[in-house]
Amino acid sequence: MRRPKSKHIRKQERVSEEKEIELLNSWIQFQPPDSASNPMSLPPLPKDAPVGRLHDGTYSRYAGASRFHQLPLSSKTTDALSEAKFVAMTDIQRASLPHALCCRDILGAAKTGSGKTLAFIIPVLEKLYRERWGPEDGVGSIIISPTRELAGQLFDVLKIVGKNHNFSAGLLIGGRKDVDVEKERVNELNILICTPGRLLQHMDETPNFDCSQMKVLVLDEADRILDSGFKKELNAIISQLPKRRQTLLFSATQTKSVQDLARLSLKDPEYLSVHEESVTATPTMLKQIVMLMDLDQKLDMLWSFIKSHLQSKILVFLSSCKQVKFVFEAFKKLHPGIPLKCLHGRMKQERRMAIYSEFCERRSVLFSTDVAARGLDFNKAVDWVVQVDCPENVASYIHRVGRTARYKSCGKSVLFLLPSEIQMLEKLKAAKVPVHLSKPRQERLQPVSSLLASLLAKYPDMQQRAQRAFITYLRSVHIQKDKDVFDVMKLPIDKYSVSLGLPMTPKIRFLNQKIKSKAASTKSVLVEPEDSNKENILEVSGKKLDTITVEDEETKNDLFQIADTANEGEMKSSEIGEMIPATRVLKKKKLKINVHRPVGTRVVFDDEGNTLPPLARIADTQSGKATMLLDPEQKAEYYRRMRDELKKADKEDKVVERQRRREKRIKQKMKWKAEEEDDQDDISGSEGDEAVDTRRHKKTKVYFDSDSDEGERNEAKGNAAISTGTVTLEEQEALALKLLNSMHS
Ligand SMILES: Nc1ncnc2c1ncn2[C@@H]1O[C@H](COP(=O)(O)OP(=O)(O)OP(=O)(O)O)[C@@H](O)[C@H]1O
Repeated sequence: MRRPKSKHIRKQERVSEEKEIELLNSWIQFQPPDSASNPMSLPPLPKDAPVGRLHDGTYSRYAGASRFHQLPLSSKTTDALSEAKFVAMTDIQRASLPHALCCRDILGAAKTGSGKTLAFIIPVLEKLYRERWGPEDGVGSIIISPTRELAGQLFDVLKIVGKNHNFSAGLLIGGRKDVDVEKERVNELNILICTPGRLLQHMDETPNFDCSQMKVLVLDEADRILDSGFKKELNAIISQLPKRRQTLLFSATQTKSVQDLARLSLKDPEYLSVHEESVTATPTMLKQIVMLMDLDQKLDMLWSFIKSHLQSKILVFLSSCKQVKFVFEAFKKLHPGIPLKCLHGRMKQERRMAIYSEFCERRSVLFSTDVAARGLDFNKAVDWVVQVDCPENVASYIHRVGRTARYKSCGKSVLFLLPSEIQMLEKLKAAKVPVHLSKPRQERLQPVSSLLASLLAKYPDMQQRAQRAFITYLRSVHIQKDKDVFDVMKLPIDKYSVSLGLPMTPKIRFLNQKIKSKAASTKSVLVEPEDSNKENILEVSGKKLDTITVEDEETKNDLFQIADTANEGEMKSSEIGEMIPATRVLKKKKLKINVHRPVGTRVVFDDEGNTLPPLARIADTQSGKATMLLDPEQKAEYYRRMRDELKKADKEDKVVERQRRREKRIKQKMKWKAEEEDDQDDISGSEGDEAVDTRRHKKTKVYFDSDSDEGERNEAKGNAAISTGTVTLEEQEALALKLLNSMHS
């Protein structure tokens, strides 16, 4: 146990801190970098140049510093940095730290894995230190991250760099059970690292929660936090923060939207995009492959890829939680020979954190949604990033592949691209993302569909998982905004269903309308544009794509075949055929056979052996006088009565039947709606899990989002629709009774 410091020592420390702060303030003010300048353009200070206050009473220049010790930083920070072996600064640190230290707002953009975290953690610590912030001052800085795992990672970095400071810090993220403990302590914390949802929860619920004096706001992955997924939460948060503050925004794909920045009321922000001039938008040590294949080949390819990279650490991205669950469960049952893990927004927080740490430590395959796409710095390098499903845009691609080749290490990535998504190549190229184009080596593929089919036959729950995966994938394509790239009508739906091992193509309700309207124009769509595709399927918009050929041995022996300009044109016509939009063959609806229906008609004979109409027998048994049938008048009267009775019964039956059908319809609609909401959450929930939480809670009324009330109202409305739109419970019971009676009679 550490002994408490004596009063005398504490006083000494305070005096020396005060002196240091005075020196730091003078140093910072002495020669601040020019506004709108990039310190990277200045000649770097020599390694052994004198720093701090110089003999002549002036101070050394810190704009243009290339090492941490050349910056006006407290000894507490510099000591921790050098202990953690952070000596030389990365480009974004060199560019932004001098501006950030003199309290300017920053919009920092730099490639993935280039050290942006330290570029905002250091200014936060230094600002609070120079302000002499103490426990009694409450919240001094808020750092917001879009995902819980990333928030956890930032917290770890803060603990390393801030270990000599006396600030208290807290990690406030959703999914943790100890929210009440948090509420008791949150007012004592100086630095909050949080996800938007949890921060807002504290703002709304924690008594006396006060951030009105806070000094520095940081948005990591700023473009993501500023996008529509977090809009409501962020606006609510910003409205409770003081206008006079320093704001630092960082991302590998920075927002330049004036509207976004206006929301944050930035003051003359310094825009520091250090890799804007760079030839590529992705790390130089990253080798990127795009593999063209059909939708039904994806799982074969993924399986073969895993089987042939058993010694690697592989991160696999899929577009929805349900796909992640299905592929993970199915592959796990097939025992590929490497540990498999999965990560998605629907998992319990403890499990998520455990998976994240395990993947940091061991070689394995991690199947994930976009929840792992941004910011995560897996401890031991990820060897491969595999994007099984096309990312929603170029920014998303850049963040996903950025999980490998971090800082100075190498990495590889492969994107499985459908012929219908070929426009993505053009977009990557326009965004300076260099990719090597390739095709699967058919002879090396290990088909997995038949294995999946027997798995699905053996485990009925797997069949359901596969169906949900199938539907959510199609829905994810359907709802994508970029229609140049994503067109669900171009997908070979039936083939895809078979590739998942499904015995038949599940119904896709949201596509029915589309298919119907498409059916009208099918002919024109199905007519193959004769020459255009055959000539060169890799030509997009009449312009040939620049592709790079890879020559290294490893890739040559791999599952890929790098397409060079010569064999691009040699793609077989069968492959070209796959590019033609497929339409779904609508199956004929099976007739329903009522097993309770009487099998034949009973034939009744009279005493002479003549056949009588069926009713004659009934009339006979009911009246007890067979002779009655012989009287034509009585017979007519009898038939009239019977007709009336039947008509009446028929009318009643119709009411009951109508009612039954209406109820069924309502039930079905509610089920579809629930499923739709479920799928929607599943897809859009992949990246910003905090935003998903809010949506998901709509269904079950949760406190912190203003949406939740709305959700409750909606739920109540839903119930009201059942009771007012149709009949009351008593009426329903009476009708059911009638229905039963009529069945028995
Ligand atoms: N000055 C430095 N010296 C040595 N290593 C560094 C330095 N700065 C950062 N790193 C290391 O580089 C790696 C990537 O840093 P960081 O996670 O901050 O990248 P990033 O730019 O935030 O990436 P992303 O855009 O993916 O969020 C980390 O492992 C970090 O420890």
